[in-house]
This record gives sequence, C-alpha cells and structure tokens, in this order.
Amino acid sequence: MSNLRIFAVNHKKISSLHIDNVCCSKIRANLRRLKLHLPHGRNYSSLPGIIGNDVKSLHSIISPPITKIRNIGIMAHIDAGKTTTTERILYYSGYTRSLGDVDDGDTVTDFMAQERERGITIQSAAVTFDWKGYRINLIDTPGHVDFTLEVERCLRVLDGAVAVFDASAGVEAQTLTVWRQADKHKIPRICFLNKMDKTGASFNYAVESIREKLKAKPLLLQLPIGEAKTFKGVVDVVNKEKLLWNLNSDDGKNFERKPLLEVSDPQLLKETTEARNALIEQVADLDDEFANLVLGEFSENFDLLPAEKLQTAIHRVTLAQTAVPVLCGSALKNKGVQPLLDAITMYLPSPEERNYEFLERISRLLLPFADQHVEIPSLTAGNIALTVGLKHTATGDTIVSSKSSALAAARRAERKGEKKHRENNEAERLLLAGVEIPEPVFFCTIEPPSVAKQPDLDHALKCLQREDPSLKVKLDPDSGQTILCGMGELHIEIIHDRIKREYGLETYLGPLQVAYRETILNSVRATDALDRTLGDKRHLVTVELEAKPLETSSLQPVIDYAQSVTQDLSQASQEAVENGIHSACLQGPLLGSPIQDVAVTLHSLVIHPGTSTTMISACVSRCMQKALKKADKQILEPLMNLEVTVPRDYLSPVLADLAQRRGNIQEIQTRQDNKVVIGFVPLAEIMGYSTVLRTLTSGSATFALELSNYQAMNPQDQSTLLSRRSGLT
Ligand SMILES: Nc1nc2c(ncn2[C@@H]2O[C@H](COP(=O)(O)OP(=O)(O)OP(=O)(O)O)[C@@H](O)[C@H]2O)c(=O)[nH]1
Repeated sequence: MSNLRIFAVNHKKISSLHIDNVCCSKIRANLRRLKLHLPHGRNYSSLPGIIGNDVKSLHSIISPPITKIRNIGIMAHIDAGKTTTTERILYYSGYTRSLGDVDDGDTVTDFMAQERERGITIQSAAVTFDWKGYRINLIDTPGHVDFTLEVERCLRVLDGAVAVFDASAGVEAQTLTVWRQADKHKIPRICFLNKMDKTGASFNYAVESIREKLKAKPLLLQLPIGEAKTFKGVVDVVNKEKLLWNLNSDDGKNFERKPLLEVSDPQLLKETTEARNALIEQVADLDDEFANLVLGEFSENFDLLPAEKLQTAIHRVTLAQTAVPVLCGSALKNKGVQPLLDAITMYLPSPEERNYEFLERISRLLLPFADQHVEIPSLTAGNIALTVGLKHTATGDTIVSSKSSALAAARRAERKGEKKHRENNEAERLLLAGVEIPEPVFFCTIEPPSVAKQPDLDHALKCLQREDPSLKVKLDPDSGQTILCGMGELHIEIIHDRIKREYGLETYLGPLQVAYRETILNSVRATDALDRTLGDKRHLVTVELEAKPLETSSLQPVIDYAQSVTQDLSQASQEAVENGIHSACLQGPLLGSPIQDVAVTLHSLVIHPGTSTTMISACVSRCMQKALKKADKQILEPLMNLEVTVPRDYLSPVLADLAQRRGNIQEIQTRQDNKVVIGFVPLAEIMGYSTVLRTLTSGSATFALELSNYQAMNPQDQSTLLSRRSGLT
C-alpha cells in the first residue's frame, strides 16, 4: 500500500527556473518536467543528490529507497533553539555553505519577513537534504503558543520528531503541549538537550524534567563533557567514545572521535561503562528480544555486547515509544549536531515502519527546500511533497485520488485487523488523523482601506484561513464589520502584516478584545409564532421550547425533542430547527458572545403545510433568543495557564503584579537560579503582559500562556465589564 502524504505550504512563493546546462539528455528526456531553482541570497551548496550541476543522481532525488527516508519534525518551546539547530544540520549536510543565524536574521527556514525580523518561527518550513546516504525531509515548526495549530498540522505527516530543549530550563510549558500533540499522533521522538554551553545548563536537571514532567523514560545515549562554559564535547555511551570539537575549527565541522581508554580517561571511562550498563538494562526491560539476547550471550559481561545490537534494540524501543533517546550539545557553539543527525537516521523510523493507509496521486508535485521548490514528475511512497493550486482544500483535509480507491485502501486496512476502523463510519475511515483547531480567544474588527477594497480583503482572508484554520473570520450582524478571531495578540498582528505584504492591502484593526462566552443559570420556557404570507403562500410556525443549563461543558447546544414533536418531524424540518437554535446561540444577550453549556428541549412545533424551512429556522431562533433573554445569565471568561520564569530577585514584584491581575498562583518552583511561577490568570488581565514583565524584571523573565478553560466571572467583575461595554464607565 502506498502512503504518500501531501503537505502544502506557501503556494504563493512558487516560481520556476529551468536549468540550462543539464548534461544528461536521457535523464532530461525522462524528467522533462523537472525544474530546478537554487535558493538565492545565502551561500548554498547543492541540492541533495546533485553534485555541482551533475544530474546523474537525479533519480535519487526523486526516489530514494524508502528505508533510507526520514520524515522528521523539529519541535520545542519557543527559543529552545530549533531554528539554530536546523541551520547547523543544513550546514553539516552540505545544503548550505555558510552558517545562518537567527540573531542576524538570515536563516533558511525562517524565511518569512516577519520571522526574520522577530527572530521567531511562525510558519513551518520544509527542507530536504541527505546525510550519509539517507534522505531527510525536515520540518522546522514554531514554538510560540499562538501557532500550535501549525505544529499539529505538521505532526500528522511526520514519521518522527526531534524535541529540542534548552538545557538550562528543561521541560517548559510549550514543550508539554507539543509533546502531548506528538503523543496523540504517536510520533516516535528523540530529545536533544541544546544550549549545553549556556550558564545554568544542567544535563541531569533537564533529563530529570523529561522523566517527571513528560513522564517519558529517557535513554541516555550521551553524557556531556563539561557543562556551561566548560562544555566541549560529548561521550557516545553506546560506543564508549569521546567526541571533542576542535577549538580551532569555527564551524564545528571537524571533531575528533576517540575510544575512551583506561590510561587516558579512567574516570570518564568508569562513568561511561556504568551509563552503558544502565542503558542496556533499561532497554532490556522494555524489549523482550533484546532481553533474551543480553541474558543469553552477554549476561556475564555487557562490554562484549556489540554496539549495533544495542542500537537496533534502541530503534525498536523508540518506535514503540516506550522510551526516548536523549542527546545533548550546543547548536550555537556548533557542538553535537552531527551525532544528532546520525541518531535521526539510526533511531527514527522510515515511512515503511509506520502505518498509513491511503494512496494519493497529485498532478503537480514539488520538493521543498524551505522557500524554494523543485518540480518533480512523481514521488514514491513515504515522501513528503508540496502540491499547488488546490483551491478548495484547507489545512487538515485528506486528499485521495478517488473515493473508491480510498475505500478500497480502508477495506484492506480493515482486513489487516484494524478493528478500530470498523467502529467508525465510512467518511471517518477515509481521513488521516484530523487536526484539532483551537478556539480563538481574541478578536478585533478589520477594515479595508476603502469600501471598494472589501472584496480584496475578503479574498485575502479566505486564502489565509485555508492555510491557517485557527484564524476565524466572521461578520458582525449589527455593524456589518468584518471580525478577525485569533489565538493571541501576536497571531493577529502577523495576519495583519501578511495581508499587507502578501496581498498589498493596508488594513485597519480595531482594538483587540477578549472572546467571552455566556451561559444561563436557570431553566426557562418561551413560545413564539411566525405568520407570513409571501405571494400566495402562507408560512406559519408556532414553537414552544425550554432552555436549561447543561451540567457538562459543551460549546454546541444539546437538543432534544418531546415525543409529540418527533412523531411527524421531517428530516428537513429538524435541520431547520437545529439551525435556528444554533444561530441563536452564536450571540448571547449580554455581550453578543457565543452561548455555551445549554440544553434545549422542543416541547411543541406546529408547521403549516408549505412553510419554508427558512421560516422555521427564523421562528425557532427568535423563540430561543427570547428564552435566553428571560434566563439569569452569566459571562464566562477565558482563563489562561501561566508560567513565568524569573530570577529570584525579581520574584516579589512579579507576584505583586499578578495579584493585581486577578492571578491565582498554584505553585512556585525553583529551577536553577530562577523561580518558576505557575498559576492561572484571566486573559483580559494579561494583555500586553510582555511589556510589563520586561519593565518589572529588566528583561530577565520569560513567560508562556495557554488557554486552560472558560470560567464564570464573579458578579462584580461581570458588572464592571458590562458597564464598560455599554459605555457607562
Ligand atoms: N547559548 C546558546 N544559545 C543558543 C543555542 N541555540 C540557540 N541559541 C539562541 O537562542 C535563541 C533562540 O534560538 P532559535 O534557534 O531562534 O530558537 P527557536 O526554538 O527556533 O525559536 P522559535 O522559532 O521562535 O520557536 C537565539 O538567540 C539563539 O542564538 C545554544 O546552543 N546555546
């Protein structure tokens, strides 16, 4: 079964340039549609498989053996060093000839203008390169919490991931989020403890935090040689070798690998032997085949166990996701990246080792090299490619060549005993795991520069939404204004900026507002009737319904019907009723925010023959609005999980400030010289917090925010908000 997955990014940036000096005519004839354009601006070497302009190995670009392919993502907390690590990887693999630097704004994968300006990753970028005979398709994903959806849409097409950590901070808030996402998509992982050169870096502390916070079993494949200022290399525990980076080599390309010897390194050898024995026992505990081998032949002396046997077992354990290999280094100081590449090829799976179910063919395919692309005629199973021109496809869709082939594939998968599919309906069986689209917590109005430009703005927003479903766009029914709903201040700012740069539209944003919700506190009944004659047709509906609070949390109203109603309710009328209820719940009576946690019972519904479904919806919606108005109401506000990392000396002002922001502190942890404040704070109180925190701590603190849930506002805060909204205060 074939398993090509399609990954679409940045359709806009594609242009093409023919290579003129292709010398091999036979290949040219076969690959007439192959267009190459080498990235410009930076000093690039060659595309994978091409040495200079020699295309004799073009075939290997298109179809490397599937066992030699690794589709890998890089994920982490913001600023852990993903982009820097990716830059080193590209350099050592020969993809680039000079080292890019996030701080200088010239990296390959952060190619959006906003990324280079801000030094952060916003959009995932894909690059393809070769390492020691392996083809690696690598995706660098954003770390900022506003862009978690972007991370998730990448994870579902990957076979493995490298989780990058800041070794001085260990597991941070966003790492937990992406780790959970990777769990959901069952992605085997390797951990890379980066920034080992940084003051406060601690290998043991970071490993412990992986064990405790991620509940993962770390397999220590390396030990650091020195830490912080003294960090100079790593010990390869599996092979009992030391890897030292040459001080005279600026770019870290050259390093020496030497076996650890009793004469020269007695202490290090002792520690490594202990670490290796512990690793062998740990892997044997998790893998029966390896346990049998170890107990049989090597129980007397683990030193005799060949490294390859241990590596194969680590590969199996990594695939089973019962443990994670851990490596360390410093991307910035060019240490430890080549062994990371070796580990990617050695321990992460090829596409063949993962289970995907569908065959998909697309007419135009491109191989990604960050913001540059090579058009290719076809691709074998297990690769990641780009496709362009899919006008009606949005992020999260699964593309199939035909419904019947997808069904056949699903049936084959079933025959292979995939019981879980049998329980799902046909449509679900056709889909790859979906992406969970987080609910937006902020909104603001957006205006085009002139009324004539409104269609252009609508078009731009439509395109941006297809790329990024966490961006929602709606119309305010009262003012007719376009409303942008997003994940955070930064998210909306970037969208605003992209509309300007990519669509040439200078738009105006209204003030950023928090997306509240509303609910009701008691049970209420309402009746309504609608009687209209249009032409010679009479439309008559009467309805009686009851709305009550729902115990469990649900964004959608839960609807049920009295028995007398269900008896003669047609499918079309039922849909009309439900549309009416849903539309009434989109705008609550207090703030016009969506209503949640409501159950509705339809007690009576009388429809005159010939009444249109639109009239039914309109009548039910009006009746529901009446009921909501009558009920006692409550505003719900988004509550955020907050984690602030702050040097001890600044803890007091930070806590005092949080108390004023209705913050609820759960725990204060000690992390090296820092304090980590963990708690909840209402979103409305934390807008613009980065500036305040910077001022309070002279720029030495960092924070992470994530939506926890919606909670009821207390009566006083609620009435302050309502008076503010109605312009009374
Ligand atoms: N000391 C030290 N600093 C590093 C290292 N790697 C990266 N940095 C620095 O950490 C900062 C963040 O690095 P990035 O590579 O942009 O991190 P990122 O994880 O890609 O960040 P986002 O894309 O914004 O999520 C930059 O200032 C880097 O220079 C390292 O090994 N040691």
